[in-house]
Amino acid sequence: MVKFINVSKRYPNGVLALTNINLTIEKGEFVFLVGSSGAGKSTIVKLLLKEIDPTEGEIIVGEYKLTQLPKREIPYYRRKIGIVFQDFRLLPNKTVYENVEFAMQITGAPAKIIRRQVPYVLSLVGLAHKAKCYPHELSGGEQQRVALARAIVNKPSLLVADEPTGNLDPDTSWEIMKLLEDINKRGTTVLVATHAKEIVDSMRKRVVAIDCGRIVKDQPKGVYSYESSDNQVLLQRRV
Ligand SMILES: Nc1ncnc2c1ncn2[C@@H]1O[C@H](COP(=O)(O)OP(=O)(O)OP(=O)(O)O)[C@@H](O)[C@H]1O
Repeated sequence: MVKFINVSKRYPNGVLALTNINLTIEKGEFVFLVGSSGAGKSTIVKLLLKEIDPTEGEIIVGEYKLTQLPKREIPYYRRKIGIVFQDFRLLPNKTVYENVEFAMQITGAPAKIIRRQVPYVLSLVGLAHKAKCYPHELSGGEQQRVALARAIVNKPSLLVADEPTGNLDPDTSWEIMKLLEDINKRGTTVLVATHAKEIVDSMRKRVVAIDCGRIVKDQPKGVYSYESSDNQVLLQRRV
C-alpha cells in the first residue's frame, strides 16, 4: 500500500529532515507514527500528500509512484487518500452536510450517490443530528469528526491523520482515535502521526518511531517509548 524506499529529504534551507527512510505499510494496517517535535513526522505526511518531493529515494502509494507522478495528476491522486489535520480545516461557510458533500462533488460523484453516502458517513461518526450546523457551532471533537467524515466519504484506501487529537482534550481524543480504529476495521489503511502517548500505549497498534529523521523503532503492537542501545529513552522528552 505505502512504500518509502531509501527516502531522504533536505529542505531548501539545508535542514536534513529525513535520512534514508525505509518503510512499508501493508493494506489494512493501522500504524502510529511517533517522535518528538521536529523528528520528521509532518515531513513524512507532506511527502505522502506530494506537497513536497524527496531529495533521494522513491515513494509508492498504491498504484502511484509519487516521485514520477506528473503535476497534473496530483489533484486526482490526493482525492484518493483521506487526510485529517490537527486544525480540522473545515469550510466555515458550509454546513456539516455541505462540507462532506463538497468533498464528493469535486470528484464528480452522481447526486444520487452523494445523497446516500453523505448521511451514511455522518452517521458513522455520530453526527447525523448536526448535519445542518456550521463548523463554529460545533465543539472541537465534533469538528474533527466532520473532518473524518469528509476524509472517508470517497472511500479512500489510505487515511492519513497528522496530529488529529492535537487540539482536543483527552476524552475527545479517545473518541477520535476509536473512530480511526473503526474506520481501519472497515478496511481502510490508517497512518496516524501523533504525540498522544497514553492512547498509543493502550491501543497496541504498530508503532513506527522516528528521531532526528531516522526510524529508530518499528514494533507491532508497540508502545510510544523506545529502548535506545544503553537505556530507556522516552520520545516525548524533547516535546
Ligand atoms: N519547510 C521547511 N523548511 C525547512 N526546514 C523544515 C521545514 N519543515 C520542517 N523543517 C525542519 O525539518 C525537521 C522535521 O520537521 P517536521 O515538521 O517533519 O517534524 P515533526 O516531527 O512533524 O514535528 P512536530 O511534532 O513539532 O510537528 C525539523 O528540523 C524542522 O525544523
